[in-house]
Amino acid sequence: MSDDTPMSDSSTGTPHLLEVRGLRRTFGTVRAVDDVSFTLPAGGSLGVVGESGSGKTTTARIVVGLEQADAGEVLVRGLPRPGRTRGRAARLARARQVQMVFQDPYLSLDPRTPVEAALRETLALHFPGRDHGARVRELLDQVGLGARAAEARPRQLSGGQRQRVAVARALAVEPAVLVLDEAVAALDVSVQAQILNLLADIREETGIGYLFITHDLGVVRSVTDEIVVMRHGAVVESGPTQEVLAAPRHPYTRLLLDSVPRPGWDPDAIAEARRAL
Ligand SMILES: Nc1ncnc2c1ncn2[C@@H]1O[C@H](COP(=O)(O)OP(=O)(O)OP(=O)(O)O)[C@@H](O)[C@H]1O
Repeated sequence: MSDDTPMSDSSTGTPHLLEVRGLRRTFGTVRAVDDVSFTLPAGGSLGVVGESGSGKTTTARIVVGLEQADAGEVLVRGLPRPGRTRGRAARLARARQVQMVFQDPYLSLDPRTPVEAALRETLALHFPGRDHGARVRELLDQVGLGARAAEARPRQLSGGQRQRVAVARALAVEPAVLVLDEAVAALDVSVQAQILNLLADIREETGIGYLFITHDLGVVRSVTDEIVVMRHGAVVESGPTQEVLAAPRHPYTRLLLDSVPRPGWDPDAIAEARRAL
């Protein structure tokens, strides 16, 4: 196989849902993303973890297309994801490859548009000329929102409900991959758990792939199969989530694990270990 051949799932021969190869992005003198590669198989869930500033969000923004890479490429189902696209049809096709859910859904929702109307707008844009009533109900049902929430405007909803709306709107487009950037970080722990359960159910039902960007190893543990650990823009360790978390090989991963607050946690010892890295 040449270097240019998309990698595929060796068991089925089908291309990976998402493949990121050799991404690089520099801001001034900062190497925000430094030769990052990973793959996401069909229906898989991959966690990208690291501390603040490790390059997770820049990687996610490049995958989604909100940021340009200096080098490297992103493939969806084996096809290179186009850079800047011209024309409405190409832009919509590109949006259907990858959708993103942000930490603060409020910023991505139009405050004046009720939930149901927002979903109808998205569906009309992507699938014109159809009646979307049944699909809207299906989406609301899929994210566990009732009739009252459907008629509400975003500001009338709780943080968890808004995040459900953001997920429903992303799913409306039927994307191959959903990128979730700290998508549950702003929610209370119990609401976090509800949204994570919901996302797990949706993945099982639809076969959608997730790219979870998070600093929270608890989130990674509960919803990802594979993990990529980033530090200073580079991948320092990757592998099956359970294996990496149970027996981290890289000192930085060990440090991240030790930084998770728990009984006996000693911040001074962590700070000292960090200086020694
Ligand atoms: N638009 C930009 N201009 C200049 N520097 C940037 C820009 N975006 C990111 N950076 C820098 O690139 C590095 C990686 O940032 P990035 O946001 O990708 O990390 P992160 O791991 O997602 O952190 P956080 O969790 O805080 O968002 C940081 O040093 C950041 O300051």
